[in-house]
Amino acid sequence: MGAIGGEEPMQEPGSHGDRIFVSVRLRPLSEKETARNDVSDWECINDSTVIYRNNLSVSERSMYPTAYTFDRVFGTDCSTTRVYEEGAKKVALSVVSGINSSIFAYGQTSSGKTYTMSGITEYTVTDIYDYIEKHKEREFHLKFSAMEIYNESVRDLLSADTTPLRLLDDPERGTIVEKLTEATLRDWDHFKELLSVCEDQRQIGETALNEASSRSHQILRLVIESSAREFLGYDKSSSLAAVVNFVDLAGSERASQTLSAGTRLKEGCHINRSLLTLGTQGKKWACSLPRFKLTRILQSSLGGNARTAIICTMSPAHSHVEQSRNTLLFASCAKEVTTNAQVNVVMSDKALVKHLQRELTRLENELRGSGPKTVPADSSTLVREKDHQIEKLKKEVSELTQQRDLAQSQVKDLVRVLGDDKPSAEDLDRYYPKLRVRNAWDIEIHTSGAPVQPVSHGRANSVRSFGTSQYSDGDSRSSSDETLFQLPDLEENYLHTDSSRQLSVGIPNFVDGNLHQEESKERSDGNSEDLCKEVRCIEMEESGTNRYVVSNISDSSASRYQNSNMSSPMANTATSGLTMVENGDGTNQELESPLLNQKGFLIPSSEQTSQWLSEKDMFSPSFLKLRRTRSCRARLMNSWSSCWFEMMVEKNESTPPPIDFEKSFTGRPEGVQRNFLH
Ligand SMILES: Nc1ncnc2c1ncn2[C@@H]1O[C@H](COP(=O)(O)OP(=O)(O)OP(=O)(O)O)[C@@H](O)[C@H]1O
Repeated sequence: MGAIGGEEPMQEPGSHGDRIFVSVRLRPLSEKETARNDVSDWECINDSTVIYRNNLSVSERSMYPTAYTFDRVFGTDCSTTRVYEEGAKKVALSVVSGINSSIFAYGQTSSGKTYTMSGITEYTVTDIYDYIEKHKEREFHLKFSAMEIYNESVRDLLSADTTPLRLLDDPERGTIVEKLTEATLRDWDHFKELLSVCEDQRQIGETALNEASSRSHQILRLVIESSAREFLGYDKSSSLAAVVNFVDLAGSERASQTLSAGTRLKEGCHINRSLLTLGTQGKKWACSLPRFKLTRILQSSLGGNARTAIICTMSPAHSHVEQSRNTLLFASCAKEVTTNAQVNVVMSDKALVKHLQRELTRLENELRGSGPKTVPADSSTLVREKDHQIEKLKKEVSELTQQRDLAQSQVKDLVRVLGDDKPSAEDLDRYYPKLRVRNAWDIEIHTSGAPVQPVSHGRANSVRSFGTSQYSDGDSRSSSDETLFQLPDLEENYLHTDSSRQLSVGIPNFVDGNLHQEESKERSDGNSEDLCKEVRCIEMEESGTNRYVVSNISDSSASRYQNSNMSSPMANTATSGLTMVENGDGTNQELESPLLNQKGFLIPSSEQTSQWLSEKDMFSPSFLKLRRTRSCRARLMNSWSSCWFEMMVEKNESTPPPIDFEKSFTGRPEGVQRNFLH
């Protein structure tokens, strides 16, 4: 929450460890408000605290604070120059040092956003030109663009073409507005000319509170590139490039308050949704993908590489008390958002090429160092080497198959010799699926084959289940022909252990040893509470999908094994794909297991494997959610920040307008075709 009651120390804009600089501006009562004898409820008692003057009722006192503290507050008699100097200048002018910056105006309709922002934009550009004038040692290039977002459509305010613009996501540069006009600024006059074009182009409409209400979000953007003159043309020359955004947000008011209906009401919904997402996403930007164009375009200003200042404007009138409180709440939330501004150094093409060449050489050396000592001269040598390896592995496979067959027949003989009180040969076949299955690749990786461990009986009807991750790869490696049993000490472990009718199962990890280990560790490390949470998440979100995993995880609950002498499956969860139920009669019944061949060998057929858990599934969001307990928990923990925003949205949208007071919408003036870019 924001600072209420003045406990927090104030910060200078731009020098406060990248927290958003938040200020509040109170405008004077308007003529309309004075005419209807509205009274002023709010007062700035010092530079940082605004208080509610009226006496609160007993019930209100428990709900609302009377004093709100921000980085700066500006009273009704404050000039826009002062608001700029103390609330925006430092942040805005970061741009000349290569640091991105954004200035936002937020508040209900007619609270003074446009009034404040137009002043701040002009003062900033004046100061930028002053700075350029004083820094002749650098060469500056200024590019200006302007857009509005109206009902989730992005429009170019410097073009007469009203076709909505598309947003593209660039991994390096973030969200880009396709085909947005970018005018190279010649001088101050050129800038003023472009500003007036934007004003003409912007969507305005009349609401009950403001005859010329801006119904869209407007973003004016100035890109400043600069290079040191003395290095111009040399390799070591480098440029700074940064962007400053001036954002005049559409009114944040409730629909009922502006007596909106029809178009205005629809606008209101879009406006509110995008504004509230702005707040939510600013809070935990990394956790949620941007849903609205406003937040996509401005994402770097809300928790990214930018310095940001927000000026919240409000009317002091008693009739707007609810909206004013909402504005102050938004301002308080904004204070919690941190950004991570950095100087953006742009290298010259030559320097970039050199840098990339160096990087390439470094990576090549690294590869050589980490690979085999003798790097094959060409690809045919490499292919020959691989062929040789394959031949070797095939030979190993065939030798191991023979060993397996031999061991199998020895076991059968032994069973026969031991008589009828021992398990039959058919029984053995039944147990084979539970033996460790290995293929040649796995053998190569796991050189020390662990003996098959006997597992003591669990309680009747207890469920054993195993993770499925190793089946995520449906490639040829999982073909049954290449699948082998490893049978060390089988007779000893199986035949001489009276109670062990179950054998521990280890299935090779076909996916990724590291992932597998990490996940196993994560599971074993987690306490039972974590596991319970995980199960809850999965049951809520994943029912019907990945049944194997669900049963596996459910079964991992520590409590389930408390009174059982069966070893906890937590150690096994990531090693097998079988889910076994131990019936009361001591036999095992497979629940949801993958395909078994006649001998009971595990065959993750390509079709089934992909359907069951393909590699794609492994990395799908739903799978990751299942595997990573903490992501579920994080989702739960983060949800608080969006609560009030979403509640507000719902409230706003469900508020029916009492009367249709919508007045005619003037829209964008026809025929605005000024040739202003030259
Ligand atoms: N600080 C101020 N001092 C004097 N007049 C102001 C101040 N702030 C705003 N006004 C006046 O209040 C009226 C509404 O202001 P403005 O259009 O800037 O509001 P807004 O918040 O941008 O509204 P909307 O969201 O509907 O566009 C304008 O006539 C403006 O001149």
